[in-house]
Amino acid sequence: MRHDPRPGFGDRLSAVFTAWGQLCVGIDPHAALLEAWGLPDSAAGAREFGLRVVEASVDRAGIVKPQIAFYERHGAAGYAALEEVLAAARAAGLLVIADVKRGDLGTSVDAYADAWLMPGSPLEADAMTVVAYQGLGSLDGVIDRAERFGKGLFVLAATSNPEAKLTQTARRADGLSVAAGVVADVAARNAGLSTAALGSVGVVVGATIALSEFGIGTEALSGMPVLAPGFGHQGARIAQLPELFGSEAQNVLVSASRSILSAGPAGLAGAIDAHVAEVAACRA
Ligand SMILES: O=C(O)c1cc(=O)[nH]c(=O)n1[C@@H]1O[C@H](COP(=O)(O)O)[C@@H](O)[C@H]1O
Repeated sequence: MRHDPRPGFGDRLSAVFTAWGQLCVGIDPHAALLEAWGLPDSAAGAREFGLRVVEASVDRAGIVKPQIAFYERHGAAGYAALEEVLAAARAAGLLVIADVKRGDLGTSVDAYADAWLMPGSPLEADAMTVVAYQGLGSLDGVIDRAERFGKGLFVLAATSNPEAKLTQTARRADGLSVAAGVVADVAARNAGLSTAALGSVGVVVGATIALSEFGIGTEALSGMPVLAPGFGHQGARIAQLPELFGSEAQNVLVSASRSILSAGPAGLAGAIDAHVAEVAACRA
């Protein structure tokens, strides 16, 4: 029998849902937001921005998702700033999803998992976003590491951007749409790996899309965490959560960045509270 003292990501996520609800606060220090917040468009500005979002999220929400591109655009200094933001968020007990959307093959993609998921890594997070364009099997080493380290993965399935539809609704050789195929492959991997109610490998499904148009029935999402960006700035309303995800709405991370961050540093806490309340209201 397998003995694993490290709680799986699915278990930790379930506990966070119970304690804090399903809101995931994006940390996206866009240049325009930095300016609106009165911060410089620099690594120092992105650091300050990230730390303020972390501070405002503590005791209000349970999950944050830094978008790594907004740190990477500042080069090595941006990465140093990001390390501080990640460490502060994790030290405060927030569940941290590194939005890195990484995908590659073999030992190269394994190295990304070491960077973002390995305990003690300078960039350690609790989960990362990944891309399975090369087939979910290309992520075998990443999935193994996630299980071993007690971490989570979110595999892009049906993304929130309108340009994605042409590719993600295309049919694979087995007849499933590309998006539905990713969901089916993830379900198969979770079944083989996890005994928890909620698996540690999840998917990304945009809240802006109609699942049926992508060939995905809501029941296909059963038992897996679903990271759903697209609420707020991209047009989806939180009140639509039940209609979008049906009985699987309980496993959805309601992800919002600009609709919270545009409140500015003074309005940030209130915006997080309002989003948390809105999610809770439609789950009641
Ligand atoms: O993986 C993601 O988080 C993601 C997937 C997706 O399909 N669409 C999407 O917008 N995102 C990310 O979610 C965030 C959305 O930000 P807002 O539109 O400002 O709420 C950005 O960091 C995006 O990179």
